[in-house]
Amino acid sequence: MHLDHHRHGPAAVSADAHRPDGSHRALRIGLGGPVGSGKTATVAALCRELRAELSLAVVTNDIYTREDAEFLLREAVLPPERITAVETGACPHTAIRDDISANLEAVEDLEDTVGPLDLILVESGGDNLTATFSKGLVDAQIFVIDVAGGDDIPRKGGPGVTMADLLVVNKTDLAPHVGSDLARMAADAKAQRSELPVILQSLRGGSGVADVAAWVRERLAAWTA
Ligand SMILES: Nc1nc2c(ncn2[C@@H]2O[C@H](COP(=O)(O)OP(=O)(O)OP(=O)(O)O)[C@@H](O)[C@H]2O)c(=O)[nH]1
Repeated sequence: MHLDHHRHGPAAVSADAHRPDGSHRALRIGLGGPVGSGKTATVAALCRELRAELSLAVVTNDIYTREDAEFLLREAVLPPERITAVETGACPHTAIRDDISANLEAVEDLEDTVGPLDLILVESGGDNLTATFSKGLVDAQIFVIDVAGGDDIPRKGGPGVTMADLLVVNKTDLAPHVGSDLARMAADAKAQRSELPVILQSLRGGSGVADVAAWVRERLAAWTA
């Protein structure tokens, strides 16, 4: 098993910031998290927030389908040539952590065909709490959980919750309906993550997305500095 993340913790961007022709490559941000937590919806919201100011593209990962990419295409969050689907054919974490070749090919193809790009969002297929991205694939990662998945998830930890560069707790609008204690989730997340940021988000209610977009802008500023 590849344990890189566990040893080195979050941070910093990988060294190869340049393409073979010397130009600066796009910042790659991975979005992972349990099935149905709101990864695709977060990608869509980020595209809407950032597309006017940045050149961006998306790679989605599904096991046997292209459903996430098809959703993004239907929603027209970006022109179709900026959205690529990888069919993983196996556990989603394999394609983002162990054999990242299909995803690397997808991001490089996007840069070749629609580049230059500022940002590529790589969405993992829904997985469990242990799924994280290889640092050879992305420069930073966002882990998306949701309040309906149980308010004990932050307390349970796992590398996504504890080490991701940003933890998003999504669907806060559902908390009263599913009996989740948001304050407890936020406190548990903070205890697990020390100084690493946590954002509470409701895509239904429209809150938190601007903060996630601001975090992406900060990463990008650091990447291109
Ligand atoms: N109430 C509520 N529903 C949400 C929110 N965000 C996403 N959803 C809904 O949750 C469902 C799953 O969202 P997706 O974005 O498809 O989740 P995902 O993590 O990409 O799912 P997989 O790719 O299947 O793992 C959809 O029906 C969304 O409309 C939110 O903030 N509040």
